Amino acid sequence: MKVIPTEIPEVLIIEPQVFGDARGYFLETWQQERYAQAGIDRPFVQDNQAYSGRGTLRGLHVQNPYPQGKLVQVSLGEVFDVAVDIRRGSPTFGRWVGVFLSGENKRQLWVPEGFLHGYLVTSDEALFSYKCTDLYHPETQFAVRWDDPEIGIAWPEVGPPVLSDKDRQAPRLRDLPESCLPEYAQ
Ligand SMILES: Cc1cn([C@H]2C[C@H](O)[C@@H](COP(=O)(O)OP(=O)(O)O[C@H]3O[C@@H](C)C(=O)[C@@H](O)[C@H]3O)O2)c(=O)[nH]c1=O
Repeated sequence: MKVIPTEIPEVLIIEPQVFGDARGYFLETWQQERYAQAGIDRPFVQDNQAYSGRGTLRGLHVQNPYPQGKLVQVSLGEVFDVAVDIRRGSPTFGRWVGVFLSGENKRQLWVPEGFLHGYLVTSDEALFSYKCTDLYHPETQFAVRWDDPEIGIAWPEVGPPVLSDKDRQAPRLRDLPESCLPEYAQ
């Protein structure tokens, strides 16, 4: 597999090795030793899958406490996937990384603990799955608006996004109490 660094050192793009033949293809979506060597060495404790239609935007979400590192990928369709560093004291605080993930390119994004995460579906439909390093704790989950001007994510143009009520009402990052923000640990 190929590990591609991004502008935020802890955020990684992974390109698994794909074995194609007359039947289709095969790939390993996670393998403990190899991903640990790439720096993704926390144990995963939950796997999730979400199906969405074009223009659906889920996010931006984070849990604190119980921060979740997420290894995310798309099996069918395409999304623009985003990680935003909101770790208090981080040298890259407020910066974001955005990557197209698709059933075609089979790329994965490693979204570390302490990052906001969100994605926009840019195909007719998308099947999105991810592994998490902590369990879902809804009482500790926070949402930040997808179009927070201070974060300034350059989302692809697909028209007005389809949002959950929670995400539509989400505050800006600057309006969250500082105590909500995860700590930066070197
Ligand atoms: C995330 C999650 C949701 N649920 C339930 C709660 C709710 O009834 C339903 C839909 O939940 P949500 O609206 O929060 O789903 P969604 O907006 O897809 O939430 C996800 O968004 C992306 C961007 C992430 O990064 C994830 O960590 C998660 O926050 O599923 C679980 O049971 N377990 C889970 O781990």
